[in-house]
Amino acid sequence: MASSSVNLEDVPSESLMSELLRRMKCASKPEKRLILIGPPGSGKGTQSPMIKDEYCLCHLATGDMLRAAVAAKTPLGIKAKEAMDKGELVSDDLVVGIIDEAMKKPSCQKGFILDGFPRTVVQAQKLDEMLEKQGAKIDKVLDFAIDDAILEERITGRWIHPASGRTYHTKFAPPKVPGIDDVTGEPLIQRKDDTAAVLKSRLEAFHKQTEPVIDYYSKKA
Ligand SMILES: Nc1ncnc2c1ncn2[C@@H]1O[C@H](COP(=O)(O)OP(=O)(O)O)[C@@H](O)[C@H]1O
Repeated sequence: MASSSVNLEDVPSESLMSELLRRMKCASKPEKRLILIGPPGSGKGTQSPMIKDEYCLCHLATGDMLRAAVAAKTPLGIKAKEAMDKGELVSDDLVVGIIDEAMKKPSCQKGFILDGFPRTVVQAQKLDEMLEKQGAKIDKVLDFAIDDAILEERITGRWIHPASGRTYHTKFAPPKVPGIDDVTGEPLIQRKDDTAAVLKSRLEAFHKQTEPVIDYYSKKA
């Protein structure tokens, strides 16, 4: 296996040191399980990396996982692609399966940030069942409330560096060189569903299917 054959002498001292410092910082952090809910373009993906680093959590974004599956043409990706292209939700069973699997990763030991999940009340109920089995519970649900009118400009100007998840915007946060990631120099992409037309369906799905999830958690609190 690749991971067991790594020779520590080949790892630069700076990387070793920063990993050690991270582990020491993280050892004293309490467990935390967070859910971010908000429409497309509300800032969930921008805030997640900062919260993740501060609290030593893993960032589980179902949209990112599904896009990776579509790109790799896995059976899951093939099933999910049509709904995603139309801005509709993928079936509950598919996404519950990927979250169940992802939560077992060692990087989720201190807890997780769920970004884009649960997106239906059924998904929220299934999540509760999964957590109950582990004797765990959700600590906080953050509601990224924002007016629909602001979102179109944010979404249609968005550019993404797929490997890191870094996002840019042609007007609000342009990269140093258009179409190029500031850090790696790699090309940026635009998401296929980041068009005004598909955004309309995504917002419709949000209001109809995801807003009830906010009520679900308000009633539980
Ligand atoms: N929890 C989920 N349930 C169903 N479909 C999902 C879920 N998460 C992501 N998807 C699918 O992936 C697409 C992109 O999701 P995401 O990257 O979270 O987008 P957004 O920017 O709209 O919040 C959605 O439009 C939907 O088709």
